Amino acid sequence: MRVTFSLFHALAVLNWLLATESLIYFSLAVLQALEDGLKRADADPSVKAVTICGENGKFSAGADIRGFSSPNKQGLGLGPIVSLIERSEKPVVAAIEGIALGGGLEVTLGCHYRIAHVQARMGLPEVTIGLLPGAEGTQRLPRLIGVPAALDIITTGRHISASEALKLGLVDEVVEENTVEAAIRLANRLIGQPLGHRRLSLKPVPKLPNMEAFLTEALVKVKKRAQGCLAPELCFQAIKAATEQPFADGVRKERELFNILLTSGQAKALQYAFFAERAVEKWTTPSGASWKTASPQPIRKAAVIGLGTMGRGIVTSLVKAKIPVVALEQDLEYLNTGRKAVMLLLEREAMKMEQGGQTLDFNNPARLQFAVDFDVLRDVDLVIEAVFENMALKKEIFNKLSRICKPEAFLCTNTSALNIDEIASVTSRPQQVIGTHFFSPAHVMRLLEIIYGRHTSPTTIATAMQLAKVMKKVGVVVGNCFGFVGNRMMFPYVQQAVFLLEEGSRPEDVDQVLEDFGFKIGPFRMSDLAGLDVGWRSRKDQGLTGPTLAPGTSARQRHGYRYSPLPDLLCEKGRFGQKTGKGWYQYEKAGGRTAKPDPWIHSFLSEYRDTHQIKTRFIDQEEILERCLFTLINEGFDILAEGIASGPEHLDVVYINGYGWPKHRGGPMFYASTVGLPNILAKLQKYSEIHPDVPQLRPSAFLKKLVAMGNPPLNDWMSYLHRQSNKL
Ligand SMILES: CCCCCCCCCCCCC[C@H](O)CC(=O)SCCNC(=O)CCNC(=O)[C@H](O)C(C)(C)COP(=O)(O)OP(=O)(O)OC[C@H]1O[C@@H](n2cnc3c(N)ncnc32)[C@H](O)[C@@H]1OP(=O)(O)O
Repeated sequence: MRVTFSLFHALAVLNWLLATESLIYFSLAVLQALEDGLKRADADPSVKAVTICGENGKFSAGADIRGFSSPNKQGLGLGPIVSLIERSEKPVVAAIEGIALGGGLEVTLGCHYRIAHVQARMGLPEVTIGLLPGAEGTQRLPRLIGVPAALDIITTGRHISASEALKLGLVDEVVEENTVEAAIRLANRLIGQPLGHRRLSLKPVPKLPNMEAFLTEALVKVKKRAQGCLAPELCFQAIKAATEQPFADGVRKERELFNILLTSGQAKALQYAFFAERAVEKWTTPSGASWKTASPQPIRKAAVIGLGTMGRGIVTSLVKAKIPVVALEQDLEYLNTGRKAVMLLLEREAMKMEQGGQTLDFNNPARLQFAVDFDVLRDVDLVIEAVFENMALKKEIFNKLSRICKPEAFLCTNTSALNIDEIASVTSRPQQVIGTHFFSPAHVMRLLEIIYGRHTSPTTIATAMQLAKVMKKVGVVVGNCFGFVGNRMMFPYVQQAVFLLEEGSRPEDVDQVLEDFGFKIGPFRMSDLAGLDVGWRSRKDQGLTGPTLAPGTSARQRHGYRYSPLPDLLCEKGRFGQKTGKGWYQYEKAGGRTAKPDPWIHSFLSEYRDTHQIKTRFIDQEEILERCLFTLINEGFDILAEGIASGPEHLDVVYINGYGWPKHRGGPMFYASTVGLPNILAKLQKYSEIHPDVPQLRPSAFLKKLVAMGNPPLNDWMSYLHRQSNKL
């Protein structure tokens, strides 16, 4: 960041480069330089006005997030610097280019005037990392733009465009040309003009006729959206203080609330999640392929095969990413149904985008084309197959693609569990075959699991990762195994949930515990939403149920291990979930969305227990939580040990972005580190002794090893993978 002094006499400009580092966020050095520069400007009578700008076209991304977990808490001295700016007797103008976020935007609120470049983005995203704007931003912003707008910006952390900032009165001017020069011109015009009315700390918060009622209603909304996350509510409290107390008292309140958040585990978890999401971009594979050396190929045109729920969402994502796309179905009837559904999704997306001042062009055949003939795929750069989850069908399609598509084209499969190598084996280009596992609804969910096979080339991985980025998704590169990372960890979680029903719980009990933990939706509500028939089909394919099951197989055992036929029995009764109006819950009608506990299920479970002579017992919340979460985490340790994912952050990013894991708990592996690995191990050992026929409860060897090595911090886990432990 630079402080530029305008010299009155010659109207010349002296650029004193104060920051030695060109970081986009505040380091201690930048803060010190800013403070020194301001003091020098104040003391120098030849300096008549000041402008503050960023380096390399970026104003600032705020405080260094890593500093919040370091002992000398960098950035904490920012509030007094903002006050220092505001008190200046010389006009100070902020020149906002690129981004002004968090503490960066708070610095501009101390300035007397703000000019933004038309492409600049602004925001106070502290809430997203578990904090609140702690450099007096919660007190100045409502004074500048009013309580409703400030509340929206601070409690959501959303970025706003320069044009919205101008409408809100957050900036005084938006320019298309050189922002710094425009700011210097303005600074020079302001010399000698009164500044009192521009000091936000001296202004009252604009009144609302019904402030109290407004705040009461707003708090309800903020809490509902927060889903157990503390920061939005404390942001609210800080803004409320601005409406009730003088500026100085409001600032004290802001500091007190900031400190509560800073020392809460949630801020630590959310900041971990911020860096985890960036860490997974730097992918590597066990064979040494890496983001550093692999280059993505351009995707100028893509195709999607299959316009079921997933295919429709994928097409929508590609259109939104401005990648021309061909959507293919097996016949005209399916194509027309699919086309209608895609157009509906796109219309909705276009409407949403219009509200944010953007447009979506999808009525142009060069952008989106529908077809039934594979021949149209000859010129595409990448195909995403999104048909029914059936190996034979996928192989047939890949074989055809391999013959029709140009040799350089990449072939992706949207399978959620099937073997990538087997699919690739029917093509003549296994190095260009990769799994791209989208999550439903595919145009909304941010996760894209990217699965490399034995022969997948680094270029193919890099291209899939680039595609994720262009579609504004988080790509996570993982190895090939049944269920990959996400679903593989999900199986034991869901399995435990069903076992708990056998032993005495009700679906709503289990869901409630996991929703209270912070999951957006519990396992039974989720299963009803996804459709119970999906898992049933897969279990039939695996020979676990259905006509291929060997006669005489025990109802509750498969291959010598515990098995619950409950989901199969529900499917046999046509209870597929929301789509049939009945599943683990009952719904108002087929396709209904409001889940109501179903007395039928309660008596069905009771009869089931009688039939199998299972004594119903009361199961407390702790056991529900531990059995579901610890088996999921246990599987995570096996995944790490097998090299399927290159670090615990990968598993956490998958769970936060694809499975509704509460972000303020940092993902399952981060959560495990906060619970303490010895505690997890002890509980798994206990449950495993009670249920010796459930292998998923047996502690992973890697978990045992980490405990034996003294429960090292999560960042160090992977370094213990191949180390010898003599304590085992
Ligand atoms: C002991 C108690 C005492 C109590 C006293 C109370 C007094 C309190 C006073 C506190 C003062 C607080 C001041 C302020 O309110 C707090 C803050 O400012 S918090 C920070 C807010 N800012 C953000 O959250 C922005 C985060 N960054 C982003 O959103 C994006 O990075 C971006 C800026 C939009 C850029 O996006 P991209 O172009 O996609 O690039 P990347 O995301 O990949 O980022 C590139 C690179 O930079 C790293 N990075 C970005 N921002 C920060 C940051 N703020 N801190 C640290 N690092 C950052 C990012 O990780 C990437 O690094 P890489 O992965 O490549 O190594």
